[in-house]
Order: sequence, then C-alpha cells, then structure tokens
Amino acid sequence: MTEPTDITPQPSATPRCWALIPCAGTGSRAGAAGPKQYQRLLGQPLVMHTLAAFAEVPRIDQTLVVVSPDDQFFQAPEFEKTSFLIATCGGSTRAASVFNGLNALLAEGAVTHDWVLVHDAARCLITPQQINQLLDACLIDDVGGLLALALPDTLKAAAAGRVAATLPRADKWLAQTPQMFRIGSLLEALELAGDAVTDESSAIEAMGLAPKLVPGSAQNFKVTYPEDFALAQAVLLSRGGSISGSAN
Ligand SMILES: Nc1ccn([C@@H]2O[C@H](COP(=O)(O)OP(=O)(O)OP(=O)(O)O)[C@@H](O)[C@H]2O)c(=O)n1
Ligand SMILES: C[C@](O)(CO)[C@H](O)COP(=O)(O)O
Repeated sequence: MTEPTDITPQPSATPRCWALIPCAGTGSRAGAAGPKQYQRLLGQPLVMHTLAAFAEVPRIDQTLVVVSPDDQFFQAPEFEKTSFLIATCGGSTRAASVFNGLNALLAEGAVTHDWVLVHDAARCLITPQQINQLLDACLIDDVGGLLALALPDTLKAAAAGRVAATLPRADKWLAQTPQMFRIGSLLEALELAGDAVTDESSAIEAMGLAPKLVPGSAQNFKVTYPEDFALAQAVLLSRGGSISGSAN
C-alpha cells in the first residue's frame, strides 16, 4: 500500500524576502499640500526614490506598497507596468497599515516563514547597500532586526521646557527602517501589540524578543518636517542625482 501524500504546505527551504512599504500616511507634520510621500524631489515623487533603492536589491523578491483605500496616485497610466505591487489597505495608524499589508503579502503567495523588510515610504534616502547590510545581518539571525543609529548627541530629559536631567546615552539608538522579521512572527506580534506601537521592533520586543541593531546612516532620516524636503533633495544631489520630469 502506498503512503498518503502529505499536502500540508511546508516552509520553503529558502525563505523569500519581501519588502513592505507603508505609504498611507497623511504627512501632517510636513506641512505640504498633499501627502509627503508624493511631493517631488529632483522631479520625482518622494516614494519613487524609496522604491528605486529596493528595486536594486536582487535578494528582495517582491515589493508591496500599502496606500490608503482612496489613494489614486498609483492608478496613473505610468504605473501600469511597474515591478512593485500596490495594496489599497492602508489603515488609520502605521501599525494598522503594516498589519494589513502583511495579510496582503500572504494573499500574494508569501508564507509565514518568509522574511519581510518593512520600510517607511518617507525614508527616501535608503540605499541598496544599507538594505543589503540589514539582509546580511538578519538572514542568519533567529529574531531579525532593524537599521538604527547610535545616539550622536548628549541626551536630555525635559520638564516644563527646562532640563530635568542629562541621561546616559551609551545604550541609546534611534530606530530607523527597514525593520526585518519573519512574516508570521510579525503578524502575531502586531496582533498582540495593537495600534499603539510605532515600529515593528516594538511589537517583537513585546513578545520578549531582542531584535538585532544594525548600524544605519544619519542620511536615512525620515522626511517628517517641512525643512526635511530640501535636506533630502540636497543629499540626492550629493549622490549625483539630477532633476528629472517636472520639478516641484
Ligand atoms: N496610517 C498610516 C500612517 C503612516 N503610514 C506611513 O508610515 C511611514 C512613517 O510614518 P510618519 O512619518 O509618521 O508618516 P505620517 O503619518 O504620514 O506623518 P505625520 O505623523 O506627520 O502625519 C510613512 O511612510 C507613512 O506614509 C502609513 O502607511 N499609514
Ligand atoms: C518606524 C519609524 O520610522 C522608526 O523610527 C517611526 O517610528 C515611524 O514614524 P512615526 O512618526 O512614529 O509614525
């Protein structure tokens, strides 16, 4: 008698790496006319600079951009033949957008054992080299990790607008993105953590795990305030970028 065939889905021998780009924020602190991720830097929408970096990393199998349900930006004809996927499942918080995006990845054929690199659309100065450094550090790690910057300045605690204390900073890091974890672990962690967490690492930490800190770059800042647009464009220019398309 022949053994029954086991049709239970098995984790693939080599897990795939997906990128998930939360792009559903309103950019309220940036003071622009519309969402900051679509403001032009060197003539290109900010998020296109972000996506260009991921497109240059062969180990990223597929990139999914999470936008708000009413977002029309990627419906323009020029995006008909793009290499990335769009999911209109953005939520009211970043955590909700990421959670919904992870489920969209599973619907696209990802499995829970695969890796996901979650990266803010608004961090448009990320480089393929930095993404590769995170991959190198985390693909051999049980938990995963994130790009982060060791605190470069003296750290003060405040009370009513005055210094209350100078804090030790040797163990302090600024969290950046990408943040890289197994899809299944991150889904479970976000489900437990809820909407309050502001990054993926916080959710994983709440499960009692210690993500790896991978040194990033000060240039990988998040465009957050009005003055950040000019700074980001200056960095792009310093890397040899030139104005293309219609400048803003
Ligand atoms: N509901 C949300 C909120 C944020 N984001 C995304 O998460 C990234 C980082 O968030 P942040 O800089 O806080 O963006 P905004 O929420 O857009 O900015 P603000 O807080 O100033 O309104 C951005 O790429 C943003 O588009 C998202 O996908 N869904
Ligand atoms: C995820 C993040 O980029 C880490 O620094 C950041 O927390 C997201 O920004 P937010 O303003 O906290 O939503």
